[in-house]
Amino acid sequence: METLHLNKKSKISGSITLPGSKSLSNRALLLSAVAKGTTRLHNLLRSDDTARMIDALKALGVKLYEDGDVMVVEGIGSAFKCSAEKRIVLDLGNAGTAMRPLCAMLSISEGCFELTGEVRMMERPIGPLSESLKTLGLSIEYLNNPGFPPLLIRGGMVNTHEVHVDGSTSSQFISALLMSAPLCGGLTIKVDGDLISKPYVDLTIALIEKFGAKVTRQGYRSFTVAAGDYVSPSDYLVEGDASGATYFCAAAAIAGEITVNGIGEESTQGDINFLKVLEKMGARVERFKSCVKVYKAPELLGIDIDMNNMPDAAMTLVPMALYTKGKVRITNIASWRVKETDRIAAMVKEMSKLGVNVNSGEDFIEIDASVRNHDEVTFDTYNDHRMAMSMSLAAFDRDININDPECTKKTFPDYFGLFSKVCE
Ligand SMILES: O=C(O)C1=C[C@@H](OP(=O)(O)O)[C@@H](O)[C@H](O)C1
Ligand SMILES: C=C(OP(=O)(O)O)C(=O)O
Repeated sequence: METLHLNKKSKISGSITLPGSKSLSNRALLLSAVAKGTTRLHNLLRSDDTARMIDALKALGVKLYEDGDVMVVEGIGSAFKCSAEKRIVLDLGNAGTAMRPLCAMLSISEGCFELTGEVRMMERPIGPLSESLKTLGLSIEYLNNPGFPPLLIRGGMVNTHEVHVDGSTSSQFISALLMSAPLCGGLTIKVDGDLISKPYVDLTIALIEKFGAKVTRQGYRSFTVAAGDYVSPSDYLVEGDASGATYFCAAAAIAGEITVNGIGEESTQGDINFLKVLEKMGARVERFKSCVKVYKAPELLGIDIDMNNMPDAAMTLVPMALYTKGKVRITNIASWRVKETDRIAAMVKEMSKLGVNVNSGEDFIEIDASVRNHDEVTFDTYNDHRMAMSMSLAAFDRDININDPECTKKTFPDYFGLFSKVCE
C-alpha cells in the first residue's frame, strides 16, 4: 500500500476543472442504455464507480464506445433482454449508484443476473429495496446474508403498480425504483419512514424527466411515474462533481482562493449547497453560470448543522474544525455508518490522532480542536475515497501522510494531482 506525504500547506490559489459528477454519470449511463436512441455523454466521470456501471452495461449487451472525450451509448429502448439460460455475473465494486439502480432495473428485465461486489458492498444494506421489489412480484434472492448483496435476480414482470419502500437508510432505493418505473408499466412509490438524502431523489427525477419520464409527486411521500419509453436527449452534459468540489472550496475558505469550473449557480446537485455552509462559516462565495469562486474567511466560524441533505459534503466539514473559532457539530448523519466504511467511527479514530476532542453518537459527530497536538500524523483511509480527500485538508495545519491515496479512484482518480497543483 502506498502512502502519500503532504508537506504543510500555507495557501490554495488558482483554478481547477472538476471531473463529472458520479451521481449524474451513473444515472445518465443507465438511462442512456435503456432509452430509445443514441446518447452522447459529455464530461462523463471516468472512475471506478463508472467503470463498474460501464462494464455491467456491456455485459448486458449494450453498445458503448468512446468518440474522443464523449461516451456514446446506443440505447436498447427497453429494460434489458438477456437469455434466462445463462447467469450474468456483474461485479459492481463498491458503487452504490450501480448496485441499487441495477437491482431494480434487472428485476424487470429478461434474464438471470448475479449482482456482487467488494467485501464492503456485502455489508451495505439493500433489503428495503429488494423487499419492496418482491412485493411487486419480482424475484430476488440473497445469496449470502438476508438484506445484503450478493443477489440473484430472475427478471420478470410486476403484478401491481404500487409499492412501499423505506427511505430511512438510503435514498438510492427510491432513486432505483424511480428509474425503473416507466419501463415496468408505471409505478406509484410510497415512501415509508423519514426519507434521507432528499436532494438525490430530486436529482433522479430531474434526470428521468430529461429522458422523457412523466412524474407527479406529493412532496417526498409519494411519487407516481407514468408508463412509457425513455427517449434519449441525444447529447447530455454531465455537471462537474459538486461533492468533489467541496474539498477545494473548503481549502479556499481556510487558506486562500479558488475558482472551481464545472459547477455553477444552476447546478442540480444537492452538494452545491455546501457553498451556503461555507458562507455561514464566514467565507465569501461568488457564483457564475459554469464556475464558482470561494475566498478565505476573515475568521472561520464553528458550526452546528444538520447535514442530512448533504451526507457526502458533510465529511468535508470534519477536518475544517482545525481552523474554526468554536466547535464543528454535524448532526443527522446516521447514514455514514453504512457507506464505504463506518464513517463516524473512522472520523473519530482519525481526528483523535490530532489530539483534538471528538464526541460522537449514533448519528452525529462533534469536534473541538481548541486543544490539539502538533505531530505529523498518518491517516488511515479505510478504502473510503472521502476519508482520503477530507483528511487532505489537515495539511493546512501540519505535515501529514495519507495511507492508500489511490482509494480516491472510486470517484476522483486525479484528486491528489489537482490538490498538489493548487495548494502550496
Ligand atoms: O443517489 C446518489 O447518487 C447518492 C446518494 C447518497 O446516498 P444515500 O442516499 O445512501 O445517503 C450519497 O451518499 C451517495 O454518494 C450518492
Ligand atoms: C456514499 C458514497 O457512494 P455510493 O454511491 O457508493 O453510495 C459516496 O460517494 O460517498
